[in-house]
Amino acid sequence: MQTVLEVKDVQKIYGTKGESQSHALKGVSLNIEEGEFVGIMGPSGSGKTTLLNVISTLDRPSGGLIHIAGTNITKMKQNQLADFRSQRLGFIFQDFNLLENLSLYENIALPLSLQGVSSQVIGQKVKKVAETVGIADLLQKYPVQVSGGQKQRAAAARALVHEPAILLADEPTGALDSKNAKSLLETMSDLNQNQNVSILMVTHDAFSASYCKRILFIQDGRLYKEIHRTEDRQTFFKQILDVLAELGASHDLD
Ligand SMILES: Nc1ncnc2c1ncn2[C@@H]1O[C@H](COP(=O)(O)OP(=O)(O)OP(=O)(O)O)[C@@H](O)[C@H]1O
Repeated sequence: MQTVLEVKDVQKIYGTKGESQSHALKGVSLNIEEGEFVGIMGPSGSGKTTLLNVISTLDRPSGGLIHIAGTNITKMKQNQLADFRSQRLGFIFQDFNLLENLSLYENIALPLSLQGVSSQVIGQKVKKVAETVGIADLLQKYPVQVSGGQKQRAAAARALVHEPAILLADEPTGALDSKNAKSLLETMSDLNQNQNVSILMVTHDAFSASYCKRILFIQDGRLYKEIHRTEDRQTFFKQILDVLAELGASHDLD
């Protein structure tokens, strides 16, 4: 099995010397193997977003190493990072980030259009991924014409159309009602199990996290604990709540 993500002793310090500094990551190490579905949880301010930002190449760590699909991203120049991001990573955000003036088809096609892929191949790939996430009949619609759940499916399709090494999701169900949230999580779970898509998802929500196979809890910039799903999802959900209670944080998770 290939390691898709290797994070080694990653540090992040915001601010420069002399100013008030914030040590957001204090030496985080983790590995994600191909085909894993991993959640990151932790109290507000524990460093989840910072960790996701340095993994997703949107921000640089102050120290440590990050390899994605064997490539050391911490050594890359800014223009190389932009190419790497668009070719090897897929993103799903809480607020969908679809372009309103493009149809769902055009939104999903974007990562391939930017890579100069032929329109015929784009057509085949967009159709296939749209079928996988259940929006094949909505491709000519614009974001404003579809529901939140359908928008997030389109965002998921856009994140997957170029077959990224890893799908990075930041609170993907945050703006969805419970029915659409469940349905999206089932789709993500299905993509993971049946298409071997590797997923890293940051969430504050124990229900969403219960769809993962493994959860890493961070507290105060450090890895606090890791739990694996060995039984059914309901049992895992209870285990997650137990760790959150243990963290003393279940009440102040935002
Ligand atoms: N741009 C920044 N400049 C300075 N400090 C920052 C910056 N971004 C985050 N921090 C600090 O780094 C720490 C970790 O923040 P981060 O946003 O990663 O936490 P989080 O776990 O994602 O929190 P939340 O669940 O509230 O989104 C916090 O103490 C925060 O105040």
